[in-house]
Amino acid sequence: MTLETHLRTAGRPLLVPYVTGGITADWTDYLVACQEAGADAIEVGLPFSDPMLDGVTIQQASDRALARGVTPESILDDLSRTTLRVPIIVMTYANLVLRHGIARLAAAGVSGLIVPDLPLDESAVLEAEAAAAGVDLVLLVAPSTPGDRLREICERSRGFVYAISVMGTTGERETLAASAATLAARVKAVTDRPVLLGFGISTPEQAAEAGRAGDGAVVGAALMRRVLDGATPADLGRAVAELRAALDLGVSPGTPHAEVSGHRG
Ligand SMILES: O=P(O)(O)OC[C@@H](O)[C@@H](O)c1c[nH]c2ccccc12
Repeated sequence: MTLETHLRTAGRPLLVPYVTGGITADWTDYLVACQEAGADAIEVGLPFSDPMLDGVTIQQASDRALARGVTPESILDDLSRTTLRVPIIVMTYANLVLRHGIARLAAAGVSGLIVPDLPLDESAVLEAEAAAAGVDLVLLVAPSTPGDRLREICERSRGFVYAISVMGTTGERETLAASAATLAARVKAVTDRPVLLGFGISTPEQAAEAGRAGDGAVVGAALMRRVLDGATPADLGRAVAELRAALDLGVSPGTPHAEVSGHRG
């Protein structure tokens, strides 16, 4: 099943936790924990020394993995040895994917790919390679993306459309930016592909909001901060389960009932 089919048939708001590949020796246990806690897919970051779109937390997670001596190869080997039901989406900067090639990802069982620094005008070759390898190449839109370009990205994206909720870098934020709902609505107006909001979604409340505005949330920094602070796979699973519960309810489990009315079922 392709990533897109998997997400389209999930029948619930989508939750995609992000895990930095190789962050600990037993890092694939975090993937299993995310799956068991209700993830619909998992984004795995290949650590990169110059991650221009990443805030401090994801950068620290990358540095931790690189300090352990991991490489894209070692991470893909680990993935090949791990059996998961949920699709794996690899996030990597253009430089690395150009060097290692998409066929290697497919061989490791990867079903989606995000290359955030790939300019749309240069992505046609990679889109063709990904399609040939059976990997969904997920394209990104941001609040600054003009309308005609947004429409083109939605047409060319596979798997889902990654909507960057706020201009800037990855990382936890106090509230979900107003730009998130506006962007999700712009995307939903031009495509029926799933739209996932990412960047700055840290709490169950914010995840529920992302599920109401779009089709779900990608959550990275809030989870990697816990891992950097020593969270075990079971601890991470509990955090993911809270996000899952909030998305399913359309609100945070702690929200008083009066605020529930009007939420999308
Ligand atoms: O960390 P946040 O703010 O929860 O956002 C998700 C994000 O970490 C993950 O999708 C991601 C990590 N690195 C990226 C680089 C570009 C785009 C997306 C990403």
